[in-house]
Amino acid sequence: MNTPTDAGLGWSAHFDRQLDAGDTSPRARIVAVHRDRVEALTPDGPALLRTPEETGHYAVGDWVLHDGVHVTRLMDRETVIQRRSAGPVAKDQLIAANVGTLGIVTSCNDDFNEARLERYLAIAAAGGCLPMVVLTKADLTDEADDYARRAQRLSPLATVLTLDAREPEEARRLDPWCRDGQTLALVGSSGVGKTTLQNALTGIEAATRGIREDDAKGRHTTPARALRRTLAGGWLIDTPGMRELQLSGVAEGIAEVFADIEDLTTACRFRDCAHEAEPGCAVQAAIGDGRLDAARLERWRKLGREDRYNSESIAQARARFRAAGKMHRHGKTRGDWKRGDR
Ligand SMILES: Nc1nc2c(ncn2[C@@H]2O[C@H](COP(=O)(O)OP(=O)(O)OP(=O)(O)O)[C@@H](O)[C@H]2O)c(=O)[nH]1
Ligand SMILES: [Zn+2]
Repeated sequence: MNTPTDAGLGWSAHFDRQLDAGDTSPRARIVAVHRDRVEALTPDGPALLRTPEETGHYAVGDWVLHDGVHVTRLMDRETVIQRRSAGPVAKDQLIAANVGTLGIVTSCNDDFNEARLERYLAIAAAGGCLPMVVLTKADLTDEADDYARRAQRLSPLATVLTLDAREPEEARRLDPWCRDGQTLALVGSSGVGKTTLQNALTGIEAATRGIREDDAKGRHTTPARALRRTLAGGWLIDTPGMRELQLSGVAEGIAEVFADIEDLTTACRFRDCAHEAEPGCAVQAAIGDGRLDAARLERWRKLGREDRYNSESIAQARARFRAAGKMHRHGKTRGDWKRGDR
């Protein structure tokens, strides 16, 4: 592999603007995040760097400044993909940074699910990435175009492609989104063909084992999150199948994906219209004359509830943490005061 320049690694004017003129500190792009180090690529080759804070603050795709041993600065991200981590403690988890395009991979079969696509589209919109829907296994159905139309209906902004991921020439149709230093991230359920696409785009043979016939969901074959060079001269981020995907803090992303509904709500007679049975409800009117699908309205409500719930539980967890700290200090003062009062 010839060594890419900063621009070849994805450095852009967005990062230049964060530096003082003439600042020539060495730069590196993070390709993998480990427990106590980050692995990075520089125009001079790979580097293993220590970080001043927990490595959890860094994401694959991040740009940093460094002194050869330590990260000295984390650059503001151009885009970021994050989700609420699975588990009892509400916490945002970074998935990837500085991703130009989010490639949402699903197959032309039972994996295709409108609600899940909208969820990923909202994450792409909230993170600032271009949305793309890649429909694999088009070779196994006569209805690939129908799937494409259904996907396109969810977001007019998204690029929608149907293909057989196992055919390298077809997979290489993704090249325009991962060439000249541009970064593409692939997300989607296990078994939809992310590894197959990655192999074709990078020329690197990762372990793709055939999924068992009786296991429609597929086996988990992706080892770790990583940034890889593509044959087209860009970058590819492949994240492990994202199960338990939860939204949080992506209200703007939801508004963008469901712009059709949000536009309608502005025409409702009442500002606090719940779009149930209120007179003059523009949303119900659109359902009535077939401009809006009632199921889409229901999915919009459900995602909105989920986002509010998760965002609130994260805010509440932070508030509880702060309150516990305060109580500790105040408890002491109040005890002193009580004793003095007696
Ligand atoms: N017929 C057909 N098979 C495909 C296509 N894409 C992937 N497959 C097959 O589906 C299986 C799973 O593909 P993978 O690339 O491993 O799926 P993945 O998304 O990487 O799965 P995880 O690593 O578990 O996240 C493999 O047997 C692939 O050969 C396609 O477009 N058409
Ligand atoms: Zn209404």
